[in-house]
Amino acid sequence: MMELFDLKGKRALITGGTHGLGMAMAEGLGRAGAGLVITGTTPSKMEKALEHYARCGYEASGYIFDVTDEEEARKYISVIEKEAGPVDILVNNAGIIKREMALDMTVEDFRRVIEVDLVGPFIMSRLVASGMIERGGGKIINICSMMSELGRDNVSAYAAAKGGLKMLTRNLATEWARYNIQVNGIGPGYFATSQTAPIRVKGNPFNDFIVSRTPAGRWGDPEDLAGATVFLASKASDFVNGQVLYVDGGILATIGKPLNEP
Ligand SMILES: NC(=O)c1ccc[n+]([C@@H]2O[C@H](COP(=O)([O-])OP(=O)(O)OC[C@H]3O[C@@H](n4cnc5c(N)ncnc54)[C@H](O)[C@@H]3O)[C@@H](O)[C@H]2O)c1
Ligand SMILES: O=C(O)[C@H](O)[C@@H](O)[C@H](O)[C@H](O)CO
Repeated sequence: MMELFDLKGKRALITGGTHGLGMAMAEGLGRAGAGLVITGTTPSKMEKALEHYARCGYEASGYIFDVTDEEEARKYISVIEKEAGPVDILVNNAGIIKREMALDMTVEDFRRVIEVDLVGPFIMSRLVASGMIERGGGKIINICSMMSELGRDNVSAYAAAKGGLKMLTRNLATEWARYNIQVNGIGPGYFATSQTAPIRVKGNPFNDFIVSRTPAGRWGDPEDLAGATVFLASKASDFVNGQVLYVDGGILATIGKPLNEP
């Protein structure tokens, strides 16, 4: 039974894997036996992350590049495939957010979020897919969001990008199923990471709102994502394609409850 989830002999490339959700998903894949290739943007964080992966006993290598720069990404994918080996699993995790009301957000900021959160996965998926096609298949996992389904104040660019990423997932699944590539998404709810640190402070009403809006009654722990990641990276999901698996403590299942209800 467990061989369905066994990733021994597989190699996973996780963008933005130096900390946060990317690191937690990489650790899950490592625990299931996959070799890890992580990308990042900050050399000091990369150094710390590689030490951490080595301490945990995972085979891991790291590369610093910007996923929005197609030429740079192409160069690095070919270096990665030569140095580390072919990529069987791609996790498009790198992402940014800008919190500003639409009327105040600059077009430049809007474009940058779309570039990193939507164009980046498009660039990375195509570059990695060509090798997957030659080798007979692969797995691509796009990290979506509650904002793939819902709006809220301040996050128009992010919601547009993550909603787009959900549809990119479905479209690539459609085009690449014929090559035995499964393209799926994970939609994390609200998780405690550096991205949410500014809204997770005690006393900020948004902090209490998230806890009360989440049926599980808490922020997600990055480790909560490991199981979904291993599932979508493994043989167990070979006939699952174009889906977004929401790991959200139940947020999308409910309309919420009145403030005065316990
Ligand atoms: N934290 C949450 O609650 C939450 C919920 C849903 C979805 N997400 C998504 O999960 C992913 C990871 O989030 P996190 O909370 O760990 O965020 P984070 O800010 O801690 O990490 C983001 C990572 O993306 C990398 N990155 C950013 N821009 C890049 C670029 N141009 N090129 C290459 N790498 C780049 C960073 O180096 C970093 O490693 C993001 O896509 C985020 O939108 C987060
Ligand atoms: O300001 C926000 O609403 C949050 O930062 C997010 O958008 C979350 O990080 C996440 O993506 C929800 O799933």
